[in-house]
Amino acid sequence: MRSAALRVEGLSWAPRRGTTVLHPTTFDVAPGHVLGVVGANGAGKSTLLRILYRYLRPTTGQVLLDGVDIWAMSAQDVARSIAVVLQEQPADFALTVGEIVALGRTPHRSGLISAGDGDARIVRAALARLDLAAFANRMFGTLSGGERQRVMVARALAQEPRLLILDEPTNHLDIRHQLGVLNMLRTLGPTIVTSLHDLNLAATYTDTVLVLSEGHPLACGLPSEVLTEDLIAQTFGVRVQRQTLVPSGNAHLTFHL
Ligand SMILES: Nc1ncnc2c1ncn2[C@@H]1O[C@H](COP(=O)(O)OP(=O)(O)OP(=O)(O)O)[C@@H](O)[C@H]1O
Repeated sequence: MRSAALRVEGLSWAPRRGTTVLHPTTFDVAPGHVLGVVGANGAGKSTLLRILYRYLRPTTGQVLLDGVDIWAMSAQDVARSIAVVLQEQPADFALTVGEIVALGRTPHRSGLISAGDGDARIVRAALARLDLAAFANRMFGTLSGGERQRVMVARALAQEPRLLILDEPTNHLDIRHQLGVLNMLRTLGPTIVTSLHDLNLAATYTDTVLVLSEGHPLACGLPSEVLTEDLIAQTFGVRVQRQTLVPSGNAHLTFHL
């Protein structure tokens, strides 16, 4: 899968009337890398993501995908390049799982030409990757929350984006699927920006972590450098103990009030 270099330059956002929600934020994500955005409730994570998938126009600053401002791209080019998976999924789609995942191919079609063999193959592969092959003919509305979330990740993969934006991709998933989805996403190739509430998942599965606090970028860097006991205590208002696990060497954080 293709992946884009993402550069975010001086990005800020404020509603027309009201105080600034996101203060100027700058960072780079290398092609194929995973950026985790963490922060307490209301820190500005979803707002940042909404700007990255061009739902909100920034008040200041730019989002550059392989050097091109996303607001200078056509709507179709954006749809081909950027996929998004949000927390809340509508439950009332009158479509099967297979049909929803096939919607991911829409931006790649010209006119109303029906899906070719290539599209069908991509859809089957996306279903298989998310453990959903047996669900292809089920109505979406009959699925559990976690199954629905996996369908939305499969649809985003079928889109073959250069940039994949995920807002809390694991909040409905059981532990096996949390680890499975994050592991799989890392190996697939697109550049990924994901918000994560679970700091242990952020420590293990991201290349870079951005910490937001009340709309301010507090730190951005390697998880091992950013997710320190002091910074977590300051940002989340909890006491933290950090251990290094043997043999993986991964960090493990334990929290206390
Ligand atoms: N359109 C808007 N107008 C005014 N305030 C807004 C608007 N959108 C978001 N906000 C405010 O900006 C702040 C950040 O919201 P945002 O949804 O980005 O936070 P978040 O970090 O994703 O939070 P959570 O972890 O609770 O999902 C919140 O205080 C929210 O109420």
